[in-house]
Amino acid sequence: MKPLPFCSRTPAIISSVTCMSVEDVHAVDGMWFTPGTTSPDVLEWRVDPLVSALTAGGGDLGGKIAEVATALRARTQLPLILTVRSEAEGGQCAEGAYTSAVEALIQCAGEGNDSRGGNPGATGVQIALDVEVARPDSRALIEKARAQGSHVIASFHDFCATPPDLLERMHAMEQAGASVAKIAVTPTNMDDVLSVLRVAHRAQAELAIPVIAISMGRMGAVTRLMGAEFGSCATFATGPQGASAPGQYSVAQVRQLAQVLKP
Ligand SMILES: O=C1C[C@@](O)(C(=O)O)C[C@@H](O)[C@@H]1O
Repeated sequence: MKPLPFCSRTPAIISSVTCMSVEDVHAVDGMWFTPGTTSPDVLEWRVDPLVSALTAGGGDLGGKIAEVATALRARTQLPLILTVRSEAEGGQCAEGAYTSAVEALIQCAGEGNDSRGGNPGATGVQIALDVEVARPDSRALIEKARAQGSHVIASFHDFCATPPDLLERMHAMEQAGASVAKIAVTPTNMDDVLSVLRVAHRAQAELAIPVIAISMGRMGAVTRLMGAEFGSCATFATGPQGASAPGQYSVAQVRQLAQVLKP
């Protein structure tokens, strides 16, 4: 499977498209899709704001998502991450709709990637998926996505606190078959921020897969700029609709600092 363009030291910069309607997705300024100093290295399409609208009236959710994803891929060469974020983890996908929405993403990504080897299909644009691991069926979802040739970014979010077992959670992500392990949590003090940096550093040394560790909000914002120094392979910056989570900087700001810190 072609590796995702994530490496250590110079972080991959990911921006999220968080549109509330399909029309708005199609209307996103093309500059976000073209490599440059103010555009990201990887795009994340946050599908969750659209799940209820796309599900209304029935029909094939996977097909509807694929239609939009195909249009996005026609406009870019950047890798694309498809994400459904549940309400429980700070997104807009209702609890009961999460599994079927991720199944739809798996179908869409499987059709888009070359099923023979998980490499980008005809468009050359690779599709990866985000799967939340804090749910009973996450292992099955990850296995299914991997079997269909898609990379999976396993994720865990906490918008209230920084739990003490983050390293164990990241090991569990690897054991579940993820291609990348990601945590994004909320600090209540600077020790929590340090814990996230320490977890990034340990996880990068102990896991065989790339890791992303983010401390959200103003207090944790330093982890978005300097996380790569501690082992994070990527960072999220603001996208066309602004921040997809608290504490994000613009792509230009992150790129500038990465340039300053470049080994
Ligand atoms: O998992 C993440 C990380 C994130 O929550 C952040 O804190 O930047 C932003 C989300 O869009 C993305 O899916």
